[in-house]
Amino acid sequence: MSVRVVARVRPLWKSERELDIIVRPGSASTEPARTKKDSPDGKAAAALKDRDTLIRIPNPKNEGEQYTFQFNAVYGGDSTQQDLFDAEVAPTVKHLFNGFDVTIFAYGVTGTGKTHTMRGGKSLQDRGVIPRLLSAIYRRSRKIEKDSQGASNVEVLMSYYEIYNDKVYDLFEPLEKRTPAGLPLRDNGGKTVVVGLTERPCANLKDFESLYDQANANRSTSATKLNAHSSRSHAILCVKIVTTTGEKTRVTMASAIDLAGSEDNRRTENGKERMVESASINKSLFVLAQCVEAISKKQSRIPYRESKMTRILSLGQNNGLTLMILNLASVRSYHLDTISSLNFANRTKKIEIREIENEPMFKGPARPLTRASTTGGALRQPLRPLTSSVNVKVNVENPSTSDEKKPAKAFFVYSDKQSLKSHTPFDRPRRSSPLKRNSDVSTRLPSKIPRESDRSASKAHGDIPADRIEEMVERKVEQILAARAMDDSSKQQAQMEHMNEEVQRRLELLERKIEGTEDARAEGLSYLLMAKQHHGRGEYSSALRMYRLALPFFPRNEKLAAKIAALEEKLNPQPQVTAEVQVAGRGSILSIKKPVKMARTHAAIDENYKIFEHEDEDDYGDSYIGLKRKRATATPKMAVLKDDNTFAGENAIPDRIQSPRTSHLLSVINSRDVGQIKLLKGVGAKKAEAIVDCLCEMGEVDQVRSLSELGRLKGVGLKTVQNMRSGVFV
Ligand SMILES: Nc1ncnc2c1ncn2[C@@H]1O[C@H](COP(=O)(O)OP(=O)(O)OP(=O)(O)O)[C@@H](O)[C@H]1O
Repeated sequence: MSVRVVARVRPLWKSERELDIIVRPGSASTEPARTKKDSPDGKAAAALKDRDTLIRIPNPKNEGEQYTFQFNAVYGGDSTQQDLFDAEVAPTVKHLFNGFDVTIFAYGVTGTGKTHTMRGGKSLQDRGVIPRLLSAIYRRSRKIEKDSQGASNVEVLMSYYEIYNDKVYDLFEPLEKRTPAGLPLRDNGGKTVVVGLTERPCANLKDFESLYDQANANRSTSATKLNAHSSRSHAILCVKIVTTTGEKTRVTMASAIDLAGSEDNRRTENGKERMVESASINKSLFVLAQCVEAISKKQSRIPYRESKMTRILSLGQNNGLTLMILNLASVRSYHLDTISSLNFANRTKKIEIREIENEPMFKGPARPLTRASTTGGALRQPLRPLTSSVNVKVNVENPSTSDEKKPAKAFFVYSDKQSLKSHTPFDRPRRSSPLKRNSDVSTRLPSKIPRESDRSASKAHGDIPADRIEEMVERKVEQILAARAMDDSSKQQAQMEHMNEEVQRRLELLERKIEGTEDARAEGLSYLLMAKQHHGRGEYSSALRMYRLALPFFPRNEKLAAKIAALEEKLNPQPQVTAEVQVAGRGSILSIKKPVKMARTHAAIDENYKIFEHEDEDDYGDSYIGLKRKRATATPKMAVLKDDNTFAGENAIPDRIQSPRTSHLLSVINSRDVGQIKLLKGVGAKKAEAIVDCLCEMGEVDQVRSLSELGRLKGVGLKTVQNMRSGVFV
C-alpha cells in the first residue's frame, strides 16, 4: 500500500487578498468542483467536495501554463477540522486495534497550517487531528472492554518529543532539565528508538489533554515574520496502545508528527538564532526530500541517517498505514515554496508501505510442547535440558538436611531408585557430575547385586555403611565441582563484562566517527540545499558560490562538478573574446581589437569583483584542478590578467587582483608574527607557530603570494584557509 497523501489548503489570512490566489483545488471529473455555497444541501456538497483530488497552480515562469497535481484527496479552505478527521483519520482507528501501526504527519511551508491541522485550537470544533484521534482511541477502547465484558483491557501510553536543531528532547521534561546533547537514538530490531524517553500512561482523554498541553508548553516555538507562533522543531507524539486479552497482548503505535515548516529566509527576516533553527529545519526537510527521491528511484542507499527526523520518520521503512497531510497556502507569495511542496508530495505518494500487522505476544508459562510419538507407539524419553553449569543455580546442600530428605538407598551405585529421584528445574543437572553420569548410564543397565568386594569394603570401615561412604564421597565431589563451576562462572562473567566494556567503547567510537562524517556531510548538504534554492530563483552567482562551498564535501561528485562548470559557463560566457585574445596572441590583424577588448574585460572584472573573489578563493585544493583548468581555458578574463598571457600555474594570480580580504590575510601570514597569526579564525597558538616555522624554512625573502600557497603550507589545509579568510573583516 502506498502512502496516502492528502492536501489541505488553508483559508486566507486577513492580510492576504483573494486577488493573489493561485492555488486552486479541483476535481478530476469534468464537472467543476462545487463549494458548499453552491449546493442547497450541505451533505451533498461535502460528498461532492470529497471528489476533489487535484491542485492546480500556474507555472511560475509562464503564468499561462498550469501545473496539475493529483492526490488522494484535496481539502479546500472551507473544509473543517471535523471534515478532515472523519474522512482521513477516523478510518485508521480500527486498523490500530487490528494490530497495524499508524503514522500521520503534516508537511508544508511555514505558516500553512500544520500545527493547526495536527493540534488545532482549544474550542471543540477547532480541535485538530491529535486530540480527535485520542478521543476516538479511548472511545474504541471502552467499547472493546465493554463488549468483552472485562476480558480485554486496553492501556494507552504516551511519549512526546521534539527534534530541535537536530537534537531530540523529551517534551515531558521541563526545559531546564534538558541536556544540551539531547537524547540518543538507537536501532532496535529495525526500528529507531529514542533512548531514555519518558512514557506516560494516560487512563482517559482528560489525562491525555492535561499531559499534552503541559508538554506543548515545552515545545520550541517563536514568532517569525511569517507566523506568530512558528514551530521551530519537529514534534513527534507516540501513542502506544496495549490490548490485553487473557494471555495475549498486542501492542500497536499511533505516531502523529507535526513537522516544522521549510522557510525561505529572505521572507522570514530571521535573526541569527532563528536562522540556525531555520537551517536545521531546512536541512532535515532537504534530507527527507532526498530520501523520498531515493526511494522513488529505487536506489539502494536511502540517506535516512543523515538527519534525526528522517531516521525517526523512516518513511517507507515503517510498516502499517501512513498518511501525509500536505498543508498549502493558496497565495502568490508562497508560489515557489508551494511548487516544491507539491513536487515532494507527488513523489511521496508513490512510496509503498508494507502493511504488516503487529504480532500478539503471549505471556505466562510456556505452552507445553506436544511431541509426536514414535511409530511403535512407545513414548520417547523427554530430552534433557542442555543447560550449562554457568546458568544453573547450584544447590550446595547442607549435609544434615539433605540426609533427612534423602530416601534410604536399597542398592549401591547402580541403583534403579536413583533414576526415580525427582528434579526441580534449578537442580544441578546430573549430567555435569561424573559420578552421576555413571549412574545415568546405570539407569539403562539391569540392577546389580552388590559385589562381595563391596560388602567387604563396608565391613572394613567399621560401622559406617558403604552406601553412606559412597554418598559422602559423591557429595564432596559435587561440592568441589560446584565451587569450581561458580569460580568459572564468576570468571566468565568478569570476562563478559570486560568484553562488554570493550564492545561498548568500540561502538561509541564508531558512532562518534559516523556522527562526525554525518555532520560534515550535513554541512555539505545544507550548502547544496541553499545552492538549489538560489539556482531555482535564478540567482546564479550565489548558487555557484554555494555549489563551490559544497564541493569539498563531495569531492568526486561529477554531477556537482558539472553543475559548477555549467554555472561558470553561464556567468562567464566566452564567445569571440577567446578568439580575439587567441588571435591577438598570434599577432593577426585582429589584434587591433585587443586593447578595446581587454579594457572591457578589466571593466568586467571590477563589475564581477565578487566572482573573482570566489575565483581566487577556489584556486587551491587538489580537487579543483580539473575544474580549474577548464575554467582557465574558458575564462579569457583570467587570461588577460596573466602578465605573459599564459597559464603559468594555479598560483600565478598576481596580488593586484586579490580581494582586500585575501591580501589582508596574506599580509598577516607574511608578517610571520605568531601573535597576529594566532588571532586568525581557526588558528590557535600551536598552528600559528607551525605556520611561522614553515615560513622561516622557506627563507627570509620568500612570501606566501596566494591562498593556494597558503593552503599548501604544512598543517594548513583547504578548510583552515577558508576559515581564516572567513574571519577576516576589512
Ligand atoms: N485550516 C485553517 N483554518 C483556520 N486557520 C488556519 C488554518 N490553517 C492555518 N490556520 C491559521 O494560520 C496560522 C498559521 O498556522 P500554523 O501555525 O498551524 O502553521 P504551521 O504550518 O504550523 O507553521 P510553522 O511551520 O511555522 O509552525 C495560525 O494562526 C492558524 O490558526
